[in-house]
Amino acid sequence: MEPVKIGLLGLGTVGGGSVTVLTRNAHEIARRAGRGIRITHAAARQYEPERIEGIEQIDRISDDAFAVVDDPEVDIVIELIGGYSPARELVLKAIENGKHVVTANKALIALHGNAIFAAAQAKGVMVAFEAAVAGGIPIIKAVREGLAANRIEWIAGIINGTGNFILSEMRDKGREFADVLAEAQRLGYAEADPTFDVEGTDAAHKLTILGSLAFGIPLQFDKTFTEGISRIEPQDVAFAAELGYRIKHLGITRRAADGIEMRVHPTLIPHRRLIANVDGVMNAVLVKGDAVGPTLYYGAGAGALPTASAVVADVVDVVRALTTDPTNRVPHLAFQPDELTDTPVLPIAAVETAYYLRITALDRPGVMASIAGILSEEGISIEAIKQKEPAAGEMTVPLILLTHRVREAAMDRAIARIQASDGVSGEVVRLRMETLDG
Ligand SMILES: NC(=O)C1=CN([C@@H]2O[C@H](COP(=O)(O)OP(=O)(O)OC[C@H]3O[C@@H](n4cnc5c(N)ncnc54)[C@H](O)[C@@H]3O)[C@@H](O)[C@H]2O)C=CC1
Ligand SMILES: N[C@@H](CC=O)C(=O)O
Ligand code: NA
Repeated sequence: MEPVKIGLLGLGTVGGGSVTVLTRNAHEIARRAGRGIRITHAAARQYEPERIEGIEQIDRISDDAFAVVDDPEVDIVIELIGGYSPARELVLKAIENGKHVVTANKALIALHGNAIFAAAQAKGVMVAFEAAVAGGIPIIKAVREGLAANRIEWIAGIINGTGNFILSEMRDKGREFADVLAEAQRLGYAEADPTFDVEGTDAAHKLTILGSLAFGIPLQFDKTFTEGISRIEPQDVAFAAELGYRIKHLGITRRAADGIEMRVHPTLIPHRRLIANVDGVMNAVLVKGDAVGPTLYYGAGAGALPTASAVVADVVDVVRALTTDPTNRVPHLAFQPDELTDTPVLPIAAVETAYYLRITALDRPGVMASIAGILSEEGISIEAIKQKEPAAGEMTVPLILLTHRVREAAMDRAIARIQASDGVSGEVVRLRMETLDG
């Protein structure tokens, strides 16, 4: 089948990231979507081709965004230029031309989404905007699909990566506000107008969208209370910490008895809460549904590849929905049935992990050296050792070892040899250890 043809508007942080993800993962994405996906036409006023992996795959690039939305070859338009205008006109034109739209533009959706969705519905095309809220976290899909059975009670989230990055760096490293903001801009996290990040406008755009998704109300950005982080003083961060709280910039929307709360402001949160420990550019969104209870979603809220991850996932959704064969529209196992592969599942002996070992050793010289010798012969390196004092009247001591990563088969051999050795009594206790730091 012919690949789906994409028209891409904008080749900056997110546009460039989307080209890269579509290129790097082209095969995997096609296996999921059921069709190849190709960017045939792109427009950007400015871009740095040497910094965009995969840019050479695009057939045509100009600075004329309207030429892309008017291109009869294009099936899906991805809008990543940002701002209200001409993004609004471009998206409406794309819809009028019968094209599906994917956008990361929360400002556009929060202010003009009602009109855009009405136009899309009239024309029978899709508008997807997962990247517009909390970057790479699939929060829109979680609320709209995953929690569809619930009456949502409230949503509270850290939904601006730049602001959270600034607050974290100031608190942890004592850095200056302006210096951290400049770094967030260099890293591509900040909005074109960074006052949107620090004054809470960007978070309010996102909260407006979440409020509509949660409570089924039209988008109403102008009713969202908005207070930024620029007036948080270091002394308040310190006083809050003394009282057991962290200050986080939260967007909160809640169903109250007489209406819906919509508010963005710095908020004290008990420091033991998971969300109080979400730092840097990471975002986290807590959603409380009446049936499911509280659920938490965490991930990168800004940046080229994390945001592109959400953009491209939306494209895959649209491509699946375009599939005319209803039995193959949404694959049960995420990949299209005829795209499943027989990559082998590894037996546990072939798995690599680190280990905690507790060895019951006789309290006499040479035992530790012999254990270390066995581990070394099996290619296992030790990260830490702890030897406890023997309890009164006991002949044995617990010996605790942490190892670096090694194949389970080597550890099986080492444990068998350790258990058979003279100075060791009983079974070696083995727990597997993962740092889960990516
Ligand atoms: N940077 C991030 O981490 C995230 C950004 N977003 C949103 O994604 C969108 C894009 O943001 P970035 O990639 O950061 O912006 P950017 O400033 O890095 O890139 C914008 C691109 O659009 C082009 N452009 C602007 N106006 C144009 C016009 N009229 N015609 C043709 N090209 C035009 C620019 O030349 C540039 O290539 C925005 O709506 C932003 O809010 C959403 C989530 C995260
Ligand atoms: N400027 C935004 C980008 C993502 O939405 C942020 O910092 O969160
Ligand atoms: Na998202």
